[in-house]
Amino acid sequence: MERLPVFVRLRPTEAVQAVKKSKNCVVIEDECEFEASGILDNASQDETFKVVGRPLVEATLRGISSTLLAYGGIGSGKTYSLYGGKVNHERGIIPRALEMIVQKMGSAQIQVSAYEVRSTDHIVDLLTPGPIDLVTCTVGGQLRDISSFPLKDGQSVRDIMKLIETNRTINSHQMTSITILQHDEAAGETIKSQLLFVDLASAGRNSVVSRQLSLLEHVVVTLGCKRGTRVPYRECRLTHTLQASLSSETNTALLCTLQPDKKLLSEALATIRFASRASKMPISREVRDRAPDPFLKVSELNKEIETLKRELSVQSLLTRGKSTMGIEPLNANQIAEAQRQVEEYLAGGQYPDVISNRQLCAVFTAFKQVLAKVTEEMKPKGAPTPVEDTKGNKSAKTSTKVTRPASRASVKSRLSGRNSGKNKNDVDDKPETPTPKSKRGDKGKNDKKEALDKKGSAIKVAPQAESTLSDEIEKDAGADEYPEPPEKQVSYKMFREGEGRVVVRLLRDAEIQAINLEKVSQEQAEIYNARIKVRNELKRKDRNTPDEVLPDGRPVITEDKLADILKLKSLKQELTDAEKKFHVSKSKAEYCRDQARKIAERVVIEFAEWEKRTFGLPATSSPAQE
Ligand SMILES: Nc1ncnc2c1ncn2[C@@H]1O[C@H](COP(=O)(O)OP(=O)(O)OP(=O)(O)O)[C@@H](O)[C@H]1O
Repeated sequence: MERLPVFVRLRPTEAVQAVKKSKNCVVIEDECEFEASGILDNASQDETFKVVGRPLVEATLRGISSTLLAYGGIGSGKTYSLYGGKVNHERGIIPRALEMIVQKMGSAQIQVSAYEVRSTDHIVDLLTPGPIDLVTCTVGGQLRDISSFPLKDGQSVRDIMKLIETNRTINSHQMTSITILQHDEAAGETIKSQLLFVDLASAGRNSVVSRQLSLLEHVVVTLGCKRGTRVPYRECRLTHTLQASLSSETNTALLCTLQPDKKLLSEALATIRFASRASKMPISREVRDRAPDPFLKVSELNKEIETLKRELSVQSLLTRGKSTMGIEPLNANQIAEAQRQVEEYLAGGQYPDVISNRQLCAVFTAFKQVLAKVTEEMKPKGAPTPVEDTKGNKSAKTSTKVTRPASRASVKSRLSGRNSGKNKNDVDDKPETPTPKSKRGDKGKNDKKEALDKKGSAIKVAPQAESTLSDEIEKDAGADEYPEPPEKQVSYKMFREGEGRVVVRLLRDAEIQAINLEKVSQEQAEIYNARIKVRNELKRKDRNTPDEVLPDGRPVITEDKLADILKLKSLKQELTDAEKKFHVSKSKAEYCRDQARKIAERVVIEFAEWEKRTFGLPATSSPAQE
């Protein structure tokens, strides 16, 4: 396992110096205090980038997430090294890194975000100023809803740098994060890598910053200890946000900036102490992070489209009569029209005109009826006729339907509308004399075939004089008696799997959505209650701790107490947020439950109508309602 590389940059000074460079050693008061990976003495911004920044950019472009931490005393040059000075050649490591990425990015997608952890322990977005929430996930603290800007060209580099420059504040730790998504053709996967620059506030700025930095030092020291030692990442937001970047699976480097002045010796010593402790931290230059597969993303988006479509149909269903979505049940005329179009198509015409799901169902039903009819007609007579229920199951029950036997040729001719072998002029309008079914033999069949063949040509010459296939189907249907109604549960199953499947599916989806949202609302309530508990404990602790006072009567605020006060302050905001989230999720769940109720009512109505149409029953309630 490799150890953290530490670079030391000495700020040029005219004053008497206590710190010097000797090869790769930082020499303080003539004694080698620390051996660094590189020392930048009197180095230009360009040189500093080449030594410190470029290797990290190159690693990130190879798919290895990398981090650069800048640590040092007040005015020692951290910000100057990372962001740069006022003129072009003084550009710091960050703008140079962004420029290098723009040059080399190819087809990769780059997003930049920036934020700062303030001494109040709040996290603020630097590109779209505003507070950001920190949530805990498996890899550490994750920032929720942080804004990110795409990196496209030199102009976007300048825009991003300007935004950061404008919004950052002193006394805060600033982070600039560059996320690179690139497709690895050979492996057929997307590689995600992140380059993070951390400009740590100076230790001497204030007591809270000092505390945050000593917690960071504690984390760094623990990381350098034996594997398995618990690392106290969650002691403050600074270390919590850096957890993923400091873990041994990233490629991290440290830049320590020093002012060599004799007068600032204690600051230099503190910086070198941090450098020396951090240099024991393990790092990895190999781990590559696989981003979610873009194809999976596409399938997720497709699922979302399906959900949105279903939501749209719910809307359409609920605004019955006002919508143009066409998910209303078709009326008798529309069904007849679908059947007419199917006949026309089978006779060599255009495809049926379908614009809605319901029409599609009607067209398929018409096809099914024609197919059933043809199959029926081709069956040898005398055999029991299987009856098909709406589910497609066949029983050996004899059909109550009045069947008209016909030969294959005659049926074909009827469907195609063509005269099978006969001349167009051989029209015979003479009505057929009906033959009793039981007495028909082969001769009767042939007679029938002939009669139907003639009928086929008659339709062509004088269609208005003859009944169409749809008329016959309708007539047949009219001749049917209503089938025996099955048990309510069975008929509902038929409805659910047939005509009612869309609305029943909508009901099921709406219920699932309502249950999920109710779960979310429950979780939000738990989060809120947990925060309340913490707040109450802090308040109780505060009440039970007697205030220390100075002899002149002024109260003393200890570091512990200050930390509690800050915690209470941030809890107050968290409580407001948690309460807001709870109310939002609760009203979403209620709305969804209400929608599900409305759809359930629609299911009841549609089932009753279907039952009435199918079995000639009076409208009743559905098992769904029961
Ligand atoms: N290597 C350097 N070469 C030239 N000027 C430098 C160098 N380092 C720092 N400076 C100058 O010193 C000043 C202070 O530096 P800088 O703002 O980077 O300090 P800092 O370490 O970020 O301190 P703080 O955290 O207190 O803001 C800047 O105005 C910068 O111009």
